[in-house]
Amino acid sequence: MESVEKTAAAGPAPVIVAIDGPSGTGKSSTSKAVAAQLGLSYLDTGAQYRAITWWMVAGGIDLTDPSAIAAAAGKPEIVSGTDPSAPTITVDGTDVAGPIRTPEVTSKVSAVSAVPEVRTRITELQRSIAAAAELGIVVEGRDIGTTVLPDADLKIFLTASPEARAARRSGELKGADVATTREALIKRDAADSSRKTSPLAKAADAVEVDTTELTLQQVIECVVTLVEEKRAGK
Ligand SMILES: Nc1ncnc2c1ncn2[C@@H]1O[C@H](COP(=O)(O)OP(=O)(O)OP(=O)(O)O)[C@@H](O)[C@H]1O
Ligand SMILES: Nc1ccn([C@H]2C[C@H](O)[C@@H](COP(=O)(O)O)O2)c(=O)n1
Repeated sequence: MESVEKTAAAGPAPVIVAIDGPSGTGKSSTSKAVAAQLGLSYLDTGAQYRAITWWMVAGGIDLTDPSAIAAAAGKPEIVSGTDPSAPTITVDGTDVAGPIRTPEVTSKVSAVSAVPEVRTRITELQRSIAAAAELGIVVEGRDIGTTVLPDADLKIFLTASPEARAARRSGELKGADVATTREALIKRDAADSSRKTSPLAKAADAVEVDTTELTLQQVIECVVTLVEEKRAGK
């Protein structure tokens, strides 16, 4: 009896939600909103790969040489803040939230994130952050459901047509040409999907949500419903 009361007082068990998919499908926007609505933590794993890439660019590491990337992979200290209303990312204490979004970092992050030593380091970090989230967490990326958190309670794989994704990104990048943006997205997805270690892939037990014709609000509602159903044991 005592243990039943303790369980009830402790509230629901933490829920782990993995959201994967190609670039521009709405992973970050959806994950942040779902986490905020449900009182969960939020982790942007792409920001971590961008942060280590930024550090290597700033340090002059030769990014055409996988052995140079591997040798440097363990050096920077990357810290992610997991409040969905104000996520943060620092490298060796420096706030890099802005610098990690430059076209230079975006064009180089696939090469850095393909190196196994980088993935091992960042995957360990991601697992420790997820394990520390008391109420649960929404973790978004490319290999969360397949590799990082294969036992996640709920796995979502977001998709959208390249045209829709390019239009969304061009809107964000104020005046960027849609065709050029589309080609850049397709190129990055191809690199992320074809790497040997932990490529971008849909987990066999993931729910696929095609967001092409959905508003962001509709996608958020869809994912919140899926989490609530999972929690209710449906
Ligand atoms: N369903 C939607 N309808 C319209 N716009 C959307 C939708 N989902 C996201 N967006 C917009 O598309 C842009 C890209 O979304 P977001 O950054 O969440 O994608 P992402 O999958 O995390 O991309 P990346 O993997 O490149 O970081 C943002 O401007 C966002 O507001
Ligand atoms: N789990 C992850 C998350 C991201 N990456 C790599 C591949 C992406 O092109 C890059 C940037 O991600 P974004 O900020 O666009 O979501 O990071 C990965 O390999 N694995």
